[in-house]
Amino acid sequence: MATKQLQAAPTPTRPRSTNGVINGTQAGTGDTRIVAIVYGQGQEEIVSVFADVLGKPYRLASGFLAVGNEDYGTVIGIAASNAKVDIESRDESLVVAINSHCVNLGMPPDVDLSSASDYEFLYTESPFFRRDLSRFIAFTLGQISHHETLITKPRTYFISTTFPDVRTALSNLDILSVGSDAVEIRVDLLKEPLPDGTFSSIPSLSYVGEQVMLLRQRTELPIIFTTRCTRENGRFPMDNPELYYQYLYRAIQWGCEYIDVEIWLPEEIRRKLFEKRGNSRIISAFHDFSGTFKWPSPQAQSIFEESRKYGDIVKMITSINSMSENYELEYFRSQIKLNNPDGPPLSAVNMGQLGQLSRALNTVFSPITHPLLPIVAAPGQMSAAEINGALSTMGQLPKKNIYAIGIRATLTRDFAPSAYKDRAAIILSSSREDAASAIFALRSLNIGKIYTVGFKAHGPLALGVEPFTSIESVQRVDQPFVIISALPPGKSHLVQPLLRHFSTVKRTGGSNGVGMGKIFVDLANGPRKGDPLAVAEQNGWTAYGFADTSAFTTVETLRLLVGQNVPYSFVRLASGRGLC
Ligand SMILES: O=C1C[C@@](O)(C(=O)O)C[C@@H](O)[C@@H]1O
Repeated sequence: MATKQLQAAPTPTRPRSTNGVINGTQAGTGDTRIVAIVYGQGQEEIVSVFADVLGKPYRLASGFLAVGNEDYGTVIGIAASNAKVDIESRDESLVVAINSHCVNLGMPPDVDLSSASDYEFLYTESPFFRRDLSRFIAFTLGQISHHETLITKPRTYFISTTFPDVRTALSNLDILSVGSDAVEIRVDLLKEPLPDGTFSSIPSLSYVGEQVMLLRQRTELPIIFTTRCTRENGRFPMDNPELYYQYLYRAIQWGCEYIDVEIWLPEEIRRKLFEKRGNSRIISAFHDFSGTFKWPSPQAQSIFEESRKYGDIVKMITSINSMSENYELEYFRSQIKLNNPDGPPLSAVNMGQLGQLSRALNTVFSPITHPLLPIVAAPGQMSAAEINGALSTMGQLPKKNIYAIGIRATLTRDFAPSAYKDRAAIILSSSREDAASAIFALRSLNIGKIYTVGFKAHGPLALGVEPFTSIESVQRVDQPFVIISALPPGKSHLVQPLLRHFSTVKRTGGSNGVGMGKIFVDLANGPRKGDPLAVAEQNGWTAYGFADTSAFTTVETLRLLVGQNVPYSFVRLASGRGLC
């Protein structure tokens, strides 16, 4: 079968896709050919579901030769028995052929139809079926694409699942994939049970197809399809490269978003996969376990050059013998970036414990593991939590900005952003660094003048920021709309005179009118002198404390870093604090 595909006539050029999602927001039109669904006996209903998902009418036709220009805009259903007769002679510039197959019926898909179709949709009549179908068709027709969005993210991770049967992973998949941008299925590690109680040496295509389907039904994340070879810490035999073509091409047909193609494979195979990848993206993979590979070498350079020929992402993974090789890799990475501004992104890490630093420093598709997985996919692999912990120790996580977003969320809890526009604010802090998040937050709300107590802003933070230098300068200021104290707990009482001075109760007799002080935020955490929050409230301020900003910061951290929405009220309760 593989040979047949390799010898097939020149690859038909697919109508150029406009590449799906642009910046994650705009859907493209994608492949505009007539969609023909091949359906199994008694399964014609699937055609109407495809049509419904695509928002088009449908009709059943007697074969591919009965499809013509007049069918543009209509989804065509063709029974598998008829499709077998003329699928090979279809006009590929007119029709995109999708072989649909219901795995519940206990039979594998027809091998000839699988091979001859452009794509293959495997399904079960489960509750997951429609969502899966819609993702499959939108992706394969190029109406959505994850890649454009993912390569612009500052950091991307994928979880390497190492289960012999993905069914064991399904119940934990959400937990396993927290923090991941993609899920890798290590096809070479799958173990297909045989009737005699043993396992097949490599899992059959129909078993693998079902496993991919099950995984896709349970995750929204793009799937990376990997057949790692025996020489590179995998189990896929290397004696027949065409077997790789057979599996990897089928993964494209199944709509896997990423296909891992090893660089040792013959160029002809890598080229064909690249040309026929449709909307899937190729990760060109190189692994070296010899321990002799060196980053500062012509070999490293030429591996990158060879990989980029047929790769949308270049992956280079090696074993090292000393810590300094991590620095050599960082230099290599920086040179590649510099010299290949339009080249494919490089994902490169060193294996083993010595290489863990490089796993934290790699920003493109970093492979991660999880404590719930049966084995790590490679020596030295770390979890997302471990990598984030290392990055945070090295000061590499955008803590300050996320904190600023937490402060901003606190400020806008009771007031819309427009309430802050052009109004005055006061920030108290012992240092510029501690005040930075508050300045960012206020700036993002278009605040007017910011007055500072206890520090002077410098550089980009200084614009529109003026220090209070004396009591007189305080008295010259109009009523500030917001006061933020970033003072440490031991000094947090120092804000109290200001809260009293600008008391809205005193001036208005209790009415908190427009133009009066509204919001006080105390960022101090820990035992302190005085009770600035109580003083603020007595003087007519709406007061927020550390519990509010930290709960909002947690909510925003989860949303930004991990992509999970957790309600603010839940975080407050979970941290043992009541709601207020
Ligand atoms: O290529 C890689 C990277 C990897 O080998 C690692 O070192 O983490 C793990 C593999 O599963 C994956 O396909």
